[in-house]
Amino acid sequence: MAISVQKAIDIISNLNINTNFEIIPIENALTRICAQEVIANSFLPKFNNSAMDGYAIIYGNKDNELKIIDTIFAGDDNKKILEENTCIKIMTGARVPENTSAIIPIEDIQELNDNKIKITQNAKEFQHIRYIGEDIKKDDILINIGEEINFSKITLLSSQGISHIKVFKKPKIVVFSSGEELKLHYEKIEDHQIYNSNTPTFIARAKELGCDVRFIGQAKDSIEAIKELVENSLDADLIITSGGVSVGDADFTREAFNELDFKILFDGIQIKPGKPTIFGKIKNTYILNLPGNPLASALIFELFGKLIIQKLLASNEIYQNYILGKIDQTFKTKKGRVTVIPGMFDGEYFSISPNRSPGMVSVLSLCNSMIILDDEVERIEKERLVKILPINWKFLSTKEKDFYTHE
Ligand SMILES: Nc1nc2c(c(=O)[nH]1)N[C@H]1C(S)=C(S)[C@@H](COP(=O)(O)OP(=O)(O)OC[C@H]3O[C@@H](n4cnc5c(N)ncnc54)[C@H](O)[C@@H]3O)O[C@H]1N2
Ligand code: MOO
Repeated sequence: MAISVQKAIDIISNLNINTNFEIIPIENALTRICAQEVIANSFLPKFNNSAMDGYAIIYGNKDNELKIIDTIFAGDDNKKILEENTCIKIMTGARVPENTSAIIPIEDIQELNDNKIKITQNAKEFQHIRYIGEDIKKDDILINIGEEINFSKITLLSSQGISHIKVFKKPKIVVFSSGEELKLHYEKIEDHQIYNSNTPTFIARAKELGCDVRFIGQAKDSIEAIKELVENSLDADLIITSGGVSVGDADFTREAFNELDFKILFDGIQIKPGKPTIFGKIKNTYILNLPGNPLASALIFELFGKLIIQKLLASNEIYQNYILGKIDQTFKTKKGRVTVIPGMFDGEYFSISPNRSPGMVSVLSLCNSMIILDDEVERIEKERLVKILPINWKFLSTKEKDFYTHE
Protein backbone atom coordinates (compact mmCIF):
# COMPACT_ATOMS: atom_id res chain seq x y z
CA MET A 1 0.00 0.00 0.00
CA ALA A 2 1.33 3.33 -1.03
CA ILE A 3 2.03 5.68 1.86
CA SER A 4 1.87 9.46 1.99
CA VAL A 5 4.85 11.64 1.19
CA GLN A 6 4.91 12.81 4.80
CA LYS A 7 5.00 9.25 6.11
CA ALA A 8 7.87 8.39 3.76
CA ILE A 9 9.81 11.41 5.02
CA ASP A 10 9.09 10.45 8.63
CA ILE A 11 10.38 6.94 7.99
CA ILE A 12 13.57 8.27 6.42
CA SER A 13 14.22 10.89 9.08
CA ASN A 14 13.75 8.31 11.84
CA LEU A 15 16.12 5.73 10.37
CA ASN A 16 18.58 4.44 12.89
CA ILE A 17 21.93 4.59 11.19
CA ASN A 18 25.03 2.80 12.42
CA THR A 19 27.84 5.26 11.99
CA ASN A 20 31.58 4.73 11.92
CA PHE A 21 34.23 7.39 12.03
CA GLU A 22 37.80 7.94 11.02
CA ILE A 23 40.37 10.65 11.71
CA ILE A 24 41.75 12.37 8.64
CA PRO A 25 43.90 15.40 7.77
CA ILE A 26 41.76 18.48 7.19
CA GLU A 27 43.13 18.71 3.66
CA ASN A 28 41.14 15.58 2.86
CA ALA A 29 38.05 16.51 4.82
CA LEU A 30 36.18 18.57 2.25
CA THR A 31 32.52 17.45 1.90
CA ARG A 32 32.91 15.00 4.79
CA ILE A 33 30.56 15.13 7.79
CA CYS A 34 32.09 16.13 11.09
CA ALA A 35 31.88 13.46 13.81
CA GLN A 36 33.14 15.57 16.70
CA GLU A 37 32.32 18.88 18.29
CA VAL A 38 35.23 21.10 17.32
CA ILE A 39 36.04 23.57 20.12
CA ALA A 40 38.25 26.63 19.72
CA ASN A 41 41.47 26.10 21.61
CA SER A 42 42.51 29.74 21.38
CA PHE A 43 41.15 33.25 20.99
CA LEU A 44 41.18 34.80 17.55
CA PRO A 45 42.75 37.26 17.15
CA LYS A 46 45.18 35.78 19.65
CA PHE A 47 46.29 39.31 20.62
CA ASN A 48 45.25 42.90 19.94
CA ASN A 49 46.68 43.80 16.57
CA SER A 50 46.66 46.53 14.01
CA ALA A 51 44.12 46.53 11.18
CA MET A 52 46.16 49.08 9.23
CA ASP A 53 49.69 49.95 8.27
CA GLY A 54 50.16 53.07 10.33
CA TYR A 55 51.04 54.35 13.77
CA ALA A 56 50.04 53.14 17.23
CA ILE A 57 49.27 56.11 19.47
CA ILE A 58 47.83 57.09 22.84
CA TYR A 59 44.52 58.62 21.77
CA GLY A 60 44.84 61.58 24.14
CA ASN A 61 47.98 62.64 22.23
CA LYS A 62 46.29 62.80 18.83
CA ASP A 63 46.59 66.56 18.39
CA ASN A 64 50.27 66.71 19.30
CA GLU A 65 53.43 66.10 17.35
CA LEU A 66 54.44 62.50 17.99
CA LYS A 67 57.93 61.06 17.93
CA ILE A 68 58.38 57.69 16.26
CA ILE A 69 60.22 55.48 18.76
CA ASP A 70 60.05 52.06 17.09
CA THR A 71 58.64 49.97 14.23
CA ILE A 72 56.73 46.72 14.67
CA PHE A 73 56.20 44.13 11.94
CA ALA A 74 53.61 41.36 11.90
CA GLY A 75 55.03 38.41 13.82
CA ASP A 76 57.37 40.56 15.97
CA ASP A 77 57.50 39.87 19.68
CA ASN A 78 57.80 43.57 20.52
CA LYS A 79 57.06 44.47 24.14
CA LYS A 80 57.72 48.19 23.96
CA ILE A 81 54.94 50.49 25.23
CA LEU A 82 54.06 54.02 24.20
CA GLU A 83 55.19 57.02 26.20
CA GLU A 84 53.51 60.44 26.17
CA ASN A 85 53.76 62.11 22.75
CA THR A 86 55.34 59.18 21.04
CA CYS A 87 54.09 56.73 18.45
CA ILE A 88 55.23 53.41 17.11
CA LYS A 89 55.10 52.61 13.43
CA ILE A 90 53.16 49.40 13.01
CA MET A 91 52.21 47.04 10.16
CA THR A 92 48.85 45.35 9.59
CA GLY A 93 48.55 42.25 11.76
CA ALA A 94 51.37 43.21 14.14
CA ARG A 95 50.66 43.02 17.87
CA VAL A 96 49.92 46.51 19.19
CA PRO A 97 51.83 47.95 22.15
CA GLU A 98 49.82 47.29 25.28
CA ASN A 99 48.74 50.87 25.95
CA THR A 100 47.71 51.69 22.35
CA SER A 101 44.32 53.38 22.12
CA ALA A 102 44.20 54.08 18.36
CA ILE A 103 45.96 53.24 15.12
CA ILE A 104 46.40 56.07 12.66
CA PRO A 105 46.63 54.86 9.05
CA ILE A 106 49.71 55.94 7.19
CA GLU A 107 47.55 58.01 4.80
CA ASP A 108 46.30 60.17 7.69
CA ILE A 109 49.60 61.60 8.90
CA GLN A 110 52.10 64.14 7.78
CA GLU A 111 55.79 63.39 8.27
CA LEU A 112 57.70 66.17 10.05
CA ASN A 113 61.41 66.62 10.68
CA ASP A 114 63.18 64.94 13.62
CA ASN A 115 61.41 61.60 13.06
CA LYS A 116 58.09 63.10 14.09
CA ILE A 117 54.58 62.92 12.64
CA LYS A 118 51.39 64.94 12.85
CA ILE A 119 47.90 63.52 12.44
CA THR A 120 46.03 65.29 9.65
CA GLN A 121 42.63 63.58 9.77
CA ASN A 122 39.99 62.98 12.42
CA ALA A 123 40.63 59.91 14.55
CA LYS A 124 38.39 57.96 16.87
CA GLU A 125 39.42 56.29 20.08
CA PHE A 126 40.27 52.56 19.58
CA GLN A 127 40.08 52.82 15.80
CA HIS A 128 41.73 50.15 13.64
CA ILE A 129 42.59 47.88 16.55
CA ARG A 130 41.48 44.27 16.15
CA TYR A 131 40.90 43.03 19.68
CA ILE A 132 41.73 39.65 21.12
CA GLY A 133 38.83 37.21 20.81
CA GLU A 134 36.58 39.50 18.76
CA ASP A 135 36.47 36.86 16.02
CA ILE A 136 36.56 33.60 17.97
CA LYS A 137 36.52 33.05 21.73
CA LYS A 138 38.39 30.19 23.33
CA ASP A 139 35.96 27.28 23.93
CA ASP A 140 33.50 28.51 21.27
CA ILE A 141 31.94 25.63 19.36
CA LEU A 142 33.33 25.96 15.85
CA ILE A 143 31.79 22.92 14.19
CA ASN A 144 28.95 20.72 15.39
CA ILE A 145 28.57 17.00 14.91
CA GLY A 146 26.75 16.40 11.65
CA GLU A 147 27.95 19.54 9.87
CA GLU A 148 29.57 19.27 6.49
CA ILE A 149 33.19 20.29 6.23
CA ASN A 150 33.25 22.91 3.52
CA PHE A 151 35.77 25.57 2.66
CA SER A 152 34.72 27.86 5.50
CA LYS A 153 35.08 25.09 8.07
CA ILE A 154 38.57 24.47 6.68
CA THR A 155 39.20 28.18 7.38
CA LEU A 156 38.15 27.70 11.01
CA LEU A 157 40.15 24.52 11.51
CA SER A 158 43.33 25.85 9.98
CA SER A 159 43.04 29.17 11.86
CA GLN A 160 43.14 27.15 15.09
CA GLY A 161 46.04 25.00 14.01
CA ILE A 162 43.84 21.89 13.95
CA SER A 163 45.43 19.42 11.56
CA HIS A 164 43.16 16.39 11.87
CA ILE A 165 39.46 15.90 12.32
CA LYS A 166 37.11 13.09 13.16
CA VAL A 167 34.62 12.53 10.35
CA PHE A 168 31.99 9.92 9.65
CA LYS A 169 32.95 7.24 7.18
CA LYS A 170 31.48 7.67 3.73
CA PRO A 171 28.43 5.51 3.18
CA LYS A 172 28.92 2.64 0.78
CA ILE A 173 26.37 2.68 -2.00
CA VAL A 174 25.95 -0.11 -4.49
CA VAL A 175 24.11 0.46 -7.73
CA PHE A 176 22.93 -2.23 -10.09
CA SER A 177 20.44 -2.35 -12.86
CA SER A 178 17.86 -4.81 -13.96
CA GLY A 179 15.92 -5.12 -17.17
CA GLU A 180 17.55 -6.98 -20.04
CA GLU A 181 16.35 -4.49 -22.61
CA LEU A 182 18.79 -2.03 -21.14
CA LYS A 183 22.41 -1.79 -22.24
CA LEU A 184 25.14 0.27 -20.70
CA HIS A 185 26.50 3.23 -22.57
CA TYR A 186 29.70 1.39 -23.51
CA GLU A 187 27.84 -1.59 -24.98
CA LYS A 188 26.65 -2.13 -28.53
CA ILE A 189 22.90 -1.95 -28.91
CA GLU A 190 20.44 -3.23 -31.43
CA ASP A 191 17.68 -1.04 -32.82
CA HIS A 192 15.10 -2.49 -30.44
CA GLN A 193 17.25 -1.92 -27.34
CA ILE A 194 17.81 1.16 -25.20
CA TYR A 195 20.63 2.53 -23.14
CA ASN A 196 20.54 2.40 -19.37
CA SER A 197 20.66 6.00 -18.28
CA ASN A 198 19.30 5.55 -14.75
CA THR A 199 22.25 3.64 -13.34
CA PRO A 200 24.91 6.15 -14.42
CA THR A 201 22.62 8.91 -13.10
CA PHE A 202 22.39 7.36 -9.62
CA ILE A 203 26.13 6.68 -9.58
CA ALA A 204 26.90 10.29 -10.47
CA ARG A 205 24.44 11.77 -8.00
CA ALA A 206 25.45 9.53 -5.09
CA LYS A 207 29.09 10.46 -5.73
CA GLU A 208 28.19 14.14 -5.83
CA LEU A 209 26.49 13.74 -2.48
CA GLY A 210 29.65 12.30 -0.94
CA CYS A 211 29.22 8.52 -1.05
CA ASP A 212 31.57 5.71 -2.00
CA VAL A 213 29.78 4.24 -4.97
CA ARG A 214 30.24 0.81 -6.51
CA PHE A 215 28.58 -0.39 -9.69
CA ILE A 216 28.07 -4.13 -9.75
CA GLY A 217 26.53 -4.67 -13.12
CA GLN A 218 23.39 -5.52 -14.87
CA ALA A 219 21.13 -8.30 -13.63
CA LYS A 220 19.57 -10.63 -16.12
CA ASP A 221 15.79 -10.76 -15.97
CA SER A 222 15.60 -13.59 -13.47
CA ILE A 223 14.99 -13.81 -9.76
CA GLU A 224 18.24 -15.74 -9.27
CA ALA A 225 20.34 -13.13 -11.10
CA ILE A 226 18.95 -10.27 -9.02
CA LYS A 227 19.31 -12.23 -5.79
CA GLU A 228 22.94 -12.91 -6.60
CA LEU A 229 23.67 -9.22 -7.12
CA VAL A 230 21.94 -8.24 -3.91
CA GLU A 231 23.62 -10.95 -1.83
CA ASN A 232 26.95 -9.84 -3.23
CA SER A 233 26.29 -6.30 -1.99
CA LEU A 234 25.15 -6.77 1.57
CA ASP A 235 28.30 -5.08 2.86
CA ALA A 236 26.88 -1.81 1.49
CA ASP A 237 24.83 0.71 3.45
CA LEU A 238 22.43 1.22 0.58
CA ILE A 239 21.65 -0.52 -2.68
CA ILE A 240 20.01 1.66 -5.30
CA THR A 241 18.33 0.14 -8.25
CA SER A 242 15.45 1.00 -10.50
CA GLY A 243 12.69 -0.56 -12.49
CA GLY A 244 11.42 -4.06 -12.54
CA VAL A 245 8.74 -3.61 -9.91
CA SER A 246 5.60 -2.75 -11.83
CA VAL A 247 3.18 -5.37 -13.08
CA GLY A 248 4.95 -6.34 -16.31
CA ASP A 249 5.83 -9.97 -17.03
CA ALA A 250 9.56 -9.30 -16.75
CA ASP A 251 9.48 -7.52 -13.39
CA PHE A 252 11.44 -9.80 -11.08
CA THR A 253 13.02 -7.38 -8.67
CA ARG A 254 10.28 -7.53 -6.08
CA GLU A 255 10.26 -11.34 -5.97
CA ALA A 256 14.02 -11.44 -5.66
CA PHE A 257 13.97 -9.04 -2.72
CA ASN A 258 11.21 -10.98 -1.02
CA GLU A 259 13.15 -14.21 -1.24
CA LEU A 260 15.99 -12.47 0.58
CA ASP A 261 13.90 -11.63 3.62
CA PHE A 262 13.28 -8.07 2.57
CA LYS A 263 11.84 -5.92 5.35
CA ILE A 264 9.69 -3.31 3.66
CA LEU A 265 9.77 0.21 5.08
CA PHE A 266 7.49 1.48 2.38
CA ASP A 267 6.11 0.06 -0.83
CA GLY A 268 4.74 2.83 -2.98
CA ILE A 269 4.38 6.54 -2.29
CA GLN A 270 1.27 8.59 -3.04
CA ILE A 271 3.12 10.82 -5.46
CA LYS A 272 3.14 11.52 -9.17
CA PRO A 273 5.39 10.54 -10.84
CA GLY A 274 7.20 7.86 -8.91
CA LYS A 275 4.54 5.93 -7.08
CA PRO A 276 6.26 2.55 -7.55
CA THR A 277 9.12 3.38 -5.19
CA ILE A 278 10.14 0.73 -2.70
CA PHE A 279 12.34 1.21 0.31
CA GLY A 280 13.36 -1.47 2.76
CA LYS A 281 16.15 -3.40 4.29
CA ILE A 282 17.85 -6.74 3.83
CA LYS A 283 19.94 -7.48 6.93
CA ASN A 284 21.76 -4.17 7.57
CA THR A 285 21.61 -2.90 4.02
CA TYR A 286 18.93 -0.48 2.92
CA ILE A 287 17.46 -0.99 -0.52
CA LEU A 288 15.93 1.78 -2.56
CA ASN A 289 14.18 0.63 -5.68
CA LEU A 290 13.24 3.61 -7.78
CA PRO A 291 10.78 3.58 -10.67
CA GLY A 292 12.17 2.54 -14.03
CA ASN A 293 10.93 5.65 -15.80
CA PRO A 294 13.99 7.93 -15.95
CA LEU A 295 12.43 11.25 -14.98
CA ALA A 296 10.32 9.62 -12.24
CA SER A 297 13.38 7.93 -10.76
CA ALA A 298 15.53 11.06 -10.89
CA LEU A 299 12.86 13.19 -9.19
CA ILE A 300 12.20 10.58 -6.51
CA PHE A 301 15.94 10.33 -5.97
CA GLU A 302 16.02 14.08 -5.34
CA LEU A 303 13.03 14.11 -3.04
CA PHE A 304 13.67 10.96 -0.99
CA GLY A 305 16.94 9.29 -2.09
CA LYS A 306 18.92 12.42 -1.26
CA LEU A 307 17.46 12.45 2.26
CA ILE A 308 18.31 8.76 2.75
CA ILE A 309 21.87 9.55 1.70
CA GLN A 310 22.02 12.55 4.04
CA LYS A 311 21.00 10.19 6.87
CA LEU A 312 23.64 7.65 5.86
CA LEU A 313 26.25 10.40 5.70
CA ALA A 314 25.22 11.21 9.31
CA SER A 315 24.55 14.79 8.24
CA ASN A 316 22.32 16.91 10.44
CA GLU A 317 20.70 18.35 7.30
CA ILE A 318 18.12 15.68 6.63
CA TYR A 319 15.15 17.71 5.47
CA GLN A 320 14.31 19.51 2.27
CA ASN A 321 14.62 23.24 2.23
CA TYR A 322 13.04 25.60 -0.25
CA ILE A 323 13.34 29.00 -1.81
CA LEU A 324 10.33 31.20 -2.46
CA GLY A 325 9.93 32.38 -6.03
CA LYS A 326 7.13 33.40 -8.34
CA ILE A 327 5.63 31.09 -10.90
CA ASP A 328 5.74 32.59 -14.39
CA GLN A 329 2.47 31.15 -15.74
CA THR A 330 -0.96 30.12 -14.49
CA PHE A 331 -0.91 26.36 -14.05
CA LYS A 332 -3.80 23.92 -13.91
CA THR A 333 -3.61 20.32 -12.80
CA LYS A 334 -5.74 17.47 -11.52
CA LYS A 335 -6.00 17.29 -7.78
CA GLY A 336 -5.82 14.08 -5.80
CA ARG A 337 -2.14 13.24 -5.56
CA VAL A 338 1.01 15.04 -4.52
CA THR A 339 2.72 16.04 -7.75
CA VAL A 340 6.37 16.78 -8.44
CA ILE A 341 6.89 19.37 -11.16
CA PRO A 342 10.40 20.01 -12.47
CA GLY A 343 11.36 23.42 -13.73
CA MET A 344 13.90 26.17 -13.96
CA PHE A 345 14.22 28.86 -11.31
CA ASP A 346 16.06 31.93 -12.47
CA GLY A 347 16.28 33.60 -9.07
CA GLU A 348 12.91 35.27 -9.42
CA TYR A 349 10.61 33.12 -11.53
CA PHE A 350 10.05 29.41 -11.59
CA SER A 351 9.20 28.13 -15.10
CA ILE A 352 7.56 24.75 -15.29
CA SER A 353 9.35 22.41 -17.67
CA PRO A 354 7.14 22.09 -20.77
CA ASN A 355 8.22 18.43 -21.08
CA ARG A 356 7.81 16.29 -18.03
CA SER A 357 6.53 12.84 -18.94
CA PRO A 358 7.93 10.34 -16.44
CA GLY A 359 9.65 8.31 -19.17
CA MET A 360 11.72 11.23 -20.53
CA VAL A 361 15.46 11.50 -20.04
CA SER A 362 16.14 15.04 -21.26
CA VAL A 363 14.08 17.03 -18.78
CA LEU A 364 16.38 17.55 -15.83
CA SER A 365 19.28 18.69 -17.96
CA LEU A 366 17.19 21.82 -18.51
CA CYS A 367 15.95 22.13 -14.93
CA ASN A 368 17.53 23.18 -11.68
CA SER A 369 14.68 22.70 -9.27
CA MET A 370 11.19 21.36 -8.64
CA ILE A 371 7.99 22.32 -6.90
CA ILE A 372 5.80 19.91 -4.96
CA LEU A 373 2.06 20.46 -5.23
CA ASP A 374 -0.03 19.07 -2.44
CA ASP A 375 -2.98 16.88 -3.34
CA GLU A 376 -5.48 19.76 -3.11
CA VAL A 377 -3.91 21.95 -5.78
CA GLU A 378 -5.95 22.43 -8.97
CA ARG A 379 -4.74 25.82 -10.10
CA ILE A 380 -1.85 28.14 -9.34
CA GLU A 381 -2.13 31.71 -10.57
CA LYS A 382 0.72 33.39 -12.44
CA GLU A 383 2.95 35.49 -10.11
CA ARG A 384 2.03 33.42 -7.07
CA LEU A 385 4.86 32.50 -4.74
CA VAL A 386 5.77 28.83 -4.90
CA LYS A 387 8.24 26.82 -2.80
CA ILE A 388 11.15 25.80 -4.96
CA LEU A 389 13.32 22.82 -4.00
CA PRO A 390 16.76 23.03 -5.55
CA ILE A 391 17.90 19.94 -7.43
CA ASN A 392 21.55 20.15 -8.20
CA TRP A 393 22.38 22.66 -5.53
CA LYS A 394 22.47 21.27 -2.05
CA PHE A 395 20.04 23.46 -0.16
CA LEU A 396 18.79 21.52 2.82
CA SER A 397 17.77 22.25 6.34
CA THR A 398 18.40 20.99 9.84
CA LYS A 399 14.73 21.59 10.55
CA GLU A 400 11.79 20.03 8.86
CA LYS A 401 9.81 22.54 6.87
CA ASP A 402 6.44 22.52 5.18
CA PHE A 403 7.55 22.60 1.57
CA TYR A 404 4.19 22.15 -0.13
CA THR A 405 2.73 24.86 -2.23
CA HIS A 406 -0.81 25.34 -0.95
CA GLU A 407 -3.68 26.86 -2.83
N1 LIG B 1 -0.23 -1.70 -16.20
C1 LIG B 1 0.54 -0.80 -15.58
N2 LIG B 1 1.68 -0.44 -16.17
C2 LIG B 1 2.46 0.48 -15.59
C3 LIG B 1 2.05 1.07 -14.36
C4 LIG B 1 0.85 0.66 -13.77
O1 LIG B 1 0.45 1.12 -12.70
N3 LIG B 1 0.14 -0.29 -14.43
N4 LIG B 1 2.81 2.05 -13.82
C5 LIG B 1 3.64 2.81 -14.72
C6 LIG B 1 4.50 3.65 -13.98
S1 LIG B 1 3.84 5.02 -13.29
C7 LIG B 1 5.84 3.41 -13.87
S2 LIG B 1 6.85 4.49 -13.03
C8 LIG B 1 6.45 2.22 -14.42
C9 LIG B 1 7.21 1.58 -13.34
O2 LIG B 1 7.81 0.51 -13.87
P1 LIG B 1 9.07 -0.14 -13.21
O3 LIG B 1 9.56 0.69 -12.11
O4 LIG B 1 8.79 -1.53 -12.95
O5 LIG B 1 10.10 -0.01 -14.39
P2 LIG B 1 10.22 -0.82 -15.72
O6 LIG B 1 8.91 -1.41 -16.11
O7 LIG B 1 11.37 -1.71 -15.61
O8 LIG B 1 10.57 0.34 -16.70
C10 LIG B 1 9.73 1.39 -16.92
C11 LIG B 1 10.27 2.25 -18.05
O9 LIG B 1 11.51 2.81 -17.68
C12 LIG B 1 12.56 2.43 -18.57
N5 LIG B 1 13.74 2.14 -17.79
C13 LIG B 1 13.82 1.24 -16.82
N6 LIG B 1 15.05 1.23 -16.31
C14 LIG B 1 15.76 2.12 -17.00
C15 LIG B 1 17.11 2.55 -16.97
N7 LIG B 1 17.96 2.00 -16.09
N8 LIG B 1 17.54 3.51 -17.82
C16 LIG B 1 16.67 4.05 -18.69
N9 LIG B 1 15.37 3.69 -18.77
C17 LIG B 1 14.94 2.74 -17.95
C18 LIG B 1 12.04 1.19 -19.22
O10 LIG B 1 12.63 0.98 -20.46
C19 LIG B 1 10.56 1.47 -19.31
O11 LIG B 1 10.31 2.30 -20.44
O12 LIG B 1 5.49 1.32 -14.90
C20 LIG B 1 4.44 1.91 -15.65
N10 LIG B 1 3.63 0.87 -16.19
O1 MOO C 1 4.59 7.17 -11.57
MO1 MOO C 1 5.50 6.56 -12.85
O2 MOO C 1 6.44 6.76 -11.53
O3 MOO C 1 4.78 7.96 -13.57
O4 MOO C 1 6.70 7.16 -13.79
